[in-house]
Amino acid sequence: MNALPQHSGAVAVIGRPNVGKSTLVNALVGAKVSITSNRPQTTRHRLLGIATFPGGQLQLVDTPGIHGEQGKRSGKAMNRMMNRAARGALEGVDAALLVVEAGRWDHEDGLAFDALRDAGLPVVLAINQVDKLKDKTALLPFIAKVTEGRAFAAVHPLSALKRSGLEPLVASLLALVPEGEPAFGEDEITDKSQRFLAGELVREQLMRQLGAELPYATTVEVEKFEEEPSPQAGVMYRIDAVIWVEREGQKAIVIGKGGERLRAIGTRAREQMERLFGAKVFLQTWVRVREGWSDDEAALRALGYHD
Ligand SMILES: Nc1nc2c(ncn2[C@@H]2O[C@H](COP(=O)(O)OP(=O)(O)OP(=O)(O)O)[C@@H](O)[C@H]2O)c(=O)[nH]1
Repeated sequence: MNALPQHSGAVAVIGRPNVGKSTLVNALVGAKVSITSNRPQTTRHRLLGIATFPGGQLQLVDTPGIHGEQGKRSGKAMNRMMNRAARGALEGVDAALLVVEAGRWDHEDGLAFDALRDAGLPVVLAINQVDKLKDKTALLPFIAKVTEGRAFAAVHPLSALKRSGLEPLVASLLALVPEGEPAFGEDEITDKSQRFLAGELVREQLMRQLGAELPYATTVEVEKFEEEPSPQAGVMYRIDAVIWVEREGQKAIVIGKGGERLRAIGTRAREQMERLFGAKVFLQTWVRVREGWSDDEAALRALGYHD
């Protein structure tokens, strides 16, 4: 018998690009449901990370980072869709988790707080990346500064990467969501299919292994996702993934000399899939050109993007 009263509810995870939202969602879920990289705007889709604790369940809505639409990459249809997906995440949630980087509070963070408060949501502040702070005494004045005139339901300094400071955060969030039985089973970790996650894990390697601007010109489509019984491993997956780029020159870069880069991307993505699915994976990858896909709403929808 479970003695603790159960709480269950949805929490929108909001913040600037690259502050560590996806890393935090993965740390709370205890598995890699959302891809991460050191490049801003890695997350392109809204995704639910389901985290179950003795006191209840949090359905964490990981969002693309909210960002201005004037920047170099930002006027495009994909960026507009990403911003809409982030804002749409506020519908139907019980609370918001605003993630910021320790020691850094920009105008955009203030705007995000205002939007959340105006939406009538209790806002918990996660001050992430405290492991990077050289001078820990800087934390208290930082907290004093950002909380002045802003009513946060709770403030938690933490490190998503090192998984430290997470327990008090979980307690605060559970207290803000309604009492009730978990909406999802204990072993469920996301609302996305394995097929979707497979594509994302290939895209994660593109974000991590390609230089500068190129990752933003690529996307991944899973053409085949088949499960078969395997005598050794229980089940095994056969996955065909197409990497879409915008120009022939980009195709050559993704493939690399003698196919080296594409092989490295495929190997690492396959290892990540095997870990997440707990099964053997056969992954095949191709690179194809589709001009202008990232600024074409119809092409984006065909490739699985939506807001
Ligand atoms: N040192 C340190 N790095 C972190 C921490 N949390 C996240 N990072 C790193 O910050 C980078 C961005 O993390 P993500 O989780 O992809 O950030 P995000 O906010 O989801 O980014 P977008 O997809 O742009 O919205 C990655 O390289 C992470 O490893 C942390 O607590 N400490």
